[in-house]
Amino acid sequence: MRYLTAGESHGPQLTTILEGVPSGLELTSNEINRELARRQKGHGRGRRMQIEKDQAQIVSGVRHGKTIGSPIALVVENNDWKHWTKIMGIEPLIDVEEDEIKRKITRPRPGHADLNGAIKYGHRDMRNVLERSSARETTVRVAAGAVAKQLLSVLGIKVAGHVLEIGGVKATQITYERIEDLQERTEQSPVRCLDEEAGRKMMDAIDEAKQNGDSIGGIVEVIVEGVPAGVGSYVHYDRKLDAKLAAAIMSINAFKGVEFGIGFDAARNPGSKVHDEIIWDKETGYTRRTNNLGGFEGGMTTGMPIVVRGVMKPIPTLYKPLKSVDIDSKEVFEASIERSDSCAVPAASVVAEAVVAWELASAIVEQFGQDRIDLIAENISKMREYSREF
Ligand SMILES: Cc1cc2nc3c(=O)[nH]c(=O)nc-3n(C[C@H](O)[C@H](O)[C@H](O)COP(=O)(O)O)c2cc1C
Ligand SMILES: C=C(O[C@@H]1CC(C(=O)O)=C[C@@H](OP(=O)(O)O)[C@H]1O)C(=O)O
Repeated sequence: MRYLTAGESHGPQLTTILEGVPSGLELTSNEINRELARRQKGHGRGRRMQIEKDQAQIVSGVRHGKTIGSPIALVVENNDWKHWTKIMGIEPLIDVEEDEIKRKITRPRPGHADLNGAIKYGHRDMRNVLERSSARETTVRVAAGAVAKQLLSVLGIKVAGHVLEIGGVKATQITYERIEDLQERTEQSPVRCLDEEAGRKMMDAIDEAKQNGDSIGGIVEVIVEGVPAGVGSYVHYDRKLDAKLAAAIMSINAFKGVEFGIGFDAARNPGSKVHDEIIWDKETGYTRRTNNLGGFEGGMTTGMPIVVRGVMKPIPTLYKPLKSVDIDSKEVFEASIERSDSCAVPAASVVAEAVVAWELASAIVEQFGQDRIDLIAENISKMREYSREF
């Protein structure tokens, strides 16, 4: 499966086309809209989220609530577009006041895509860069992820994301019985954190950063349960599923690092403390005594939960300005801005779930039969039985 997205942050709409989603999968806009609403929440978001009420329209690939194997096209309108019709006009400009639309952006923000994007594509107006580099695009990635999650859920695979850290405040009470509890409890938290006390401190940290005109980042974690062993492959670099998941997480705007299981701590421990001992019993087949490697060995799933984390840097647009250089005048300036998120880590945890779900669903569809969800389900269940007795 693959997908493309199109759309500018303040343009009329965002679009995604999903290719290769098998036929027979039950799908309505409800499943997608639920995920879109989750992405919009979270303490620390700016005013834009009050303007938008993201709703996906399924415009192809589904009939009477089921996928038919054709490309699925999803559209999400930008409510904010109505305020930007002149500045973001698509047709050539006629009879428009100069200063209404010609207010070029010539002052690049440190940490955003503005300057490099302008140099690369030759734009003297950096709006042409920021419109597309904006994380507004993650809306339709979450829509694509919602379809992938729907597919995975039919196969008994559950995906949950949560926030581990914001602005240096770490969650420590992160135990949960079942993945459903994790999902439910994070929904109750304004920062999508399992640890209530840490969650309150995270909110304070966000408020403080906002008051200071600053921004903060953090760490999110995605857990996937119910994946059979052997998804992905060791035989070629581009078939290693952990590598694909790492790329997917890194592709989220502002993400700067990825780790699986104990991740970078593996460098600080001997092999005897890192590798997960293998056990077998009749009921469950092969499992591991621990899950330090986060569900992967040799680019393939082990059957243990996938545990992947990503680190998000602080939002680049700051009310407290950093110095930069105007590309027209070459003068040093201190950026002034109209609006921005001060922290989007909770929203990013929903995006992380979506991109992980998509990569995993793609790998499963590729490996277990491409065209029909019922056949994929049958093949997965045979694989589970086979590996239990292997
Ligand atoms: C959900 C989400 C919301 C974001 N909101 C903002 C924002 O309001 N202002 C901003 O400057 N950057 C925001 N970002 C980060 C930028 O999109 C990102 O830093 C930029 O695209 C440059 O890419 P890079 O940081 O990956 O290098 C957000 C990111 C995410 C995931
Ligand atoms: C619109 C979203 O996030 C936007 C991501 C973003 C950026 O630079 O990445 C900048 C802000 O855009 P604006 O200047 O319009 O407020 C965020 O609001 C969204 O998440 O749906």
